[in-house]
Amino acid sequence: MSSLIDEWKEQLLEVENGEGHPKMEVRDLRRVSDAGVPILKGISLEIPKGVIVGVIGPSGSGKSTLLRALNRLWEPPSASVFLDSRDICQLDVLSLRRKVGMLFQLPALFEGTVADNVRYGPSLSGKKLSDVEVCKLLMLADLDASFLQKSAAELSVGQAQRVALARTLANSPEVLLLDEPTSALDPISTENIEAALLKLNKNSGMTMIMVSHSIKQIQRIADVVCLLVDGEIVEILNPNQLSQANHPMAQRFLQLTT
Ligand SMILES: Nc1ncnc2c1ncn2[C@@H]1O[C@H](COP(=O)(O)OP(=O)(O)OP(=O)(O)O)[C@@H](O)[C@H]1O
Repeated sequence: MSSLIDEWKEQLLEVENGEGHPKMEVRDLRRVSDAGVPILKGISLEIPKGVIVGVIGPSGSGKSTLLRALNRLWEPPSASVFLDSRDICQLDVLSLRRKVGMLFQLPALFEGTVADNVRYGPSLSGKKLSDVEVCKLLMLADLDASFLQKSAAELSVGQAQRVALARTLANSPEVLLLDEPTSALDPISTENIEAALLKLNKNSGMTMIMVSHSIKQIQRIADVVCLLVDGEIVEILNPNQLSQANHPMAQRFLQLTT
């Protein structure tokens, strides 16, 4: 049976043979700080539909900057990030962010009820979700109907992160960006979020790109792992064969974090 990384390579081959296109593509993405320090040094990556990509690397290696470029929280140079073969800089930024949703380390919910939060995104385009629709979204994020009218301010961090996930899902994203989404959560909440993400990926083929400092989490979730060191992707690895990394910094990083 072929390994996950072989499957990913097969999907990439289909892309290269013209039988499909990557869901997202990053081409020679560069960023230099105002002080002239390179932050991203020419990142290139093709992400097939339905794949979960894990991004790991030392602190300051550019993981969040890369993620933020994918939905223009940081504005990338034109023709360096593509969604369905379209330069994201040419897309309306709000519709891009509906298609490419993001979940942050700490959930930032609005005042009001859980339902108010989940309804927010669709309300921007004049759509009011029914209670049943909100409940379905809550269930996708592993919350039940009893949360509907709860005040967002009264939730635990783990519950709030699941509401933030439901709120993101309300926009029906095709790609989900996850920036250390469980780093502030206890192990049970982490398990719940991971289970919800895996179910979403399995049932709807949602493409995901997840930054995490937890190698074990990446091994539980990701199909492939990109190792970012000093603004460069130095390795693309099978999550179960991380010890095979060749780059010396990669080996050291992995020794210290596994
Ligand atoms: N807005 C900014 N202006 C200037 N430099 C920035 C900006 N944002 C990030 N940087 C710098 O870019 C580098 C990469 O930062 P980034 O947050 O992407 O790293 P990271 O790998 O996500 O780190 P961590 O694991 O600590 O979250 C760092 O040196 C950071 O100081």
